[in-house]
Amino acid sequence: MTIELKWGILGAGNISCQFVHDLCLNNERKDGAVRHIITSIGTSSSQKGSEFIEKCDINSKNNEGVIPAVQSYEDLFKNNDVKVVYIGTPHPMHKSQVEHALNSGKHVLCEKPFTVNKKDAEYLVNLARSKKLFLMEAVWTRFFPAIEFLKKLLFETRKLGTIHRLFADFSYDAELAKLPPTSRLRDINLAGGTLLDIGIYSLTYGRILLDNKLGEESSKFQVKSFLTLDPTDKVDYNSSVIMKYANGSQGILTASNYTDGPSPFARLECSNGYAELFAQNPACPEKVKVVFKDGSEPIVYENNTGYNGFIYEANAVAHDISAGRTENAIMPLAETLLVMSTMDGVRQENGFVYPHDY
Ligand SMILES: NC(=O)C1=CN([C@@H]2O[C@H](COP(=O)(O)OP(=O)(O)OC[C@H]3O[C@@H](n4cnc5c(N)ncnc54)[C@H](OP(=O)(O)O)[C@@H]3O)[C@@H](O)[C@H]2O)C=CC1
Ligand SMILES: O=C1OC[C@@H](O)[C@H](O)[C@H]1O
Repeated sequence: MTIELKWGILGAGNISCQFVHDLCLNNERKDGAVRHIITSIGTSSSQKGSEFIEKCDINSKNNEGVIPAVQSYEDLFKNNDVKVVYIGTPHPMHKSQVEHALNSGKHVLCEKPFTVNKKDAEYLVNLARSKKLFLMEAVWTRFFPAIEFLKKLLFETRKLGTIHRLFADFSYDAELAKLPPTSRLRDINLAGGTLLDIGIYSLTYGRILLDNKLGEESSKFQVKSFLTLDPTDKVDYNSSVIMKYANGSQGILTASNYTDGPSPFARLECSNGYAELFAQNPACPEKVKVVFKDGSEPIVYENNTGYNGFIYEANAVAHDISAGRTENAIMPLAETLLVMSTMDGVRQENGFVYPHDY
């Protein structure tokens, strides 16, 4: 049976374009059981919306015969042809936009970080639950086939034995001096800095590779951390977090916008060997290499599909909504709250407050 899902895309920017690429490619290839139809682009400027449709190559052939409407945010929320809203705007906008979407009766997939702090995340989780609408933070990394492969090896076949330690780094030289102070990476009013933007992925690896449980069920862990706050921008451009689980395993989870990161970007050390993760962008794990201490043949898992990688979470959302589920089992809301509260804790440990926290 084919599942059809009608999307409204909020914010005609960078990540929205990468997201819609995968929806359109999926339709063009007639891959799998889901057809994603983009019915509306919500944007601050109709010119931007039209340029978005052209630049991101949304056309009637790859969008099930539909050319999306270009609308104001307000009109997108009122549009009966929108069933789920994808929110691809800077972090501090997420709270009011998710709220507005839910109050308009829409399901929501919201980009990471879900909100700036746990307090705001809790508010939205309670709202979605009270309205019985689907809500998920778009932590696409968790849905990649490479992660499914690795988790099976770690937690089902247990071929790597006991997990001892994880190094995971998401760093890239953002050439900050060349960016305007109003850039979302730099501006404290746009919740700039590394922890919320890319450190969240390093923390995500600490959550998915060191623990097989989620949210309220998760294994207990403690955190110690350092953030380096930039003297001019007053946001964090180096973030180092150590996560120690009750069983003794540790995650050394780092992020930086001052410098490029290593390859492999992650190394997981276990009693029977180790796994290394490779990617251009550590948010989308493309390749995993598993090496065993006993000399048996290493396993290399690679998945080159032509998708950016957003299709995995988008399909998961479509299956959930069509089945009437209001949360996703891989990225449930309790896990979002756990990660948000971990990031709150790191910021508190380092005296780093955003204006949105008050
Ligand atoms: N999953 C992933 O790999 C990635 C996720 N992200 C997340 O997506 C979100 C958006 O990032 P990105 O696409 O890079 O951002 P952009 O800077 O490209 O902005 C996206 C859109 O948000 C709106 N917007 C931008 N700046 C402002 C502002 N100052 N005030 C109000 N609205 C604004 C604009 O929408 P309009 O069209 O209405 O003008 C813009 O097109 C972030 O939360 C980020 O964390 C980002 C990159 C990768
Ligand atoms: O989510 C992200 O992943 C890729 C980064 O370049 C970007 O800044 C961030 O938002």
